[in-house]
Amino acid sequence: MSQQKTLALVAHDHKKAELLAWAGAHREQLVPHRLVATGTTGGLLQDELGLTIHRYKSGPLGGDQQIGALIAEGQLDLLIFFWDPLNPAPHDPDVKALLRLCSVWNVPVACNVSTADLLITSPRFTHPDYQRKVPQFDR
Ligand SMILES: O=C(CO)COP(=O)(O)O
Repeated sequence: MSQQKTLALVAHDHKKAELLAWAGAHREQLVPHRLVATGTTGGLLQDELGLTIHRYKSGPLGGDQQIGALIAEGQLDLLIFFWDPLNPAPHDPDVKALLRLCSVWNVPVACNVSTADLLITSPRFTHPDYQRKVPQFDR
């Protein structure tokens, strides 16, 4: 029996088409999970693919930080974040902070299609015996 996880999907503007294509190709694997997204990305995934998805604020308005808060609360299992390496974002500190929290809390994160493919198709991801190691901090 597989486990339902919480997945966040986020893409910068020049990467949205790539994320939509990826999500469309992996629709079956995504649908059983609880999906969340930043505002504009989530709207596109809803409208174009009919996915049920909880939309936070748009990235530049705090959406990355809201997803970061999910990570800090131990409520996110996977982040798919196609960030744009070729164009500066006004909220670059938020982008960096979100990626940093994935490292702090050992949350799997895919920043490109190849990695996203591997993560979403990994049998470990939903295997009932597999538990991601969650770091324990003394502070
Ligand atoms: O800017 C983003 C992530 O940093 C994404 O935000 P939107 O999905 O609202 O475009």
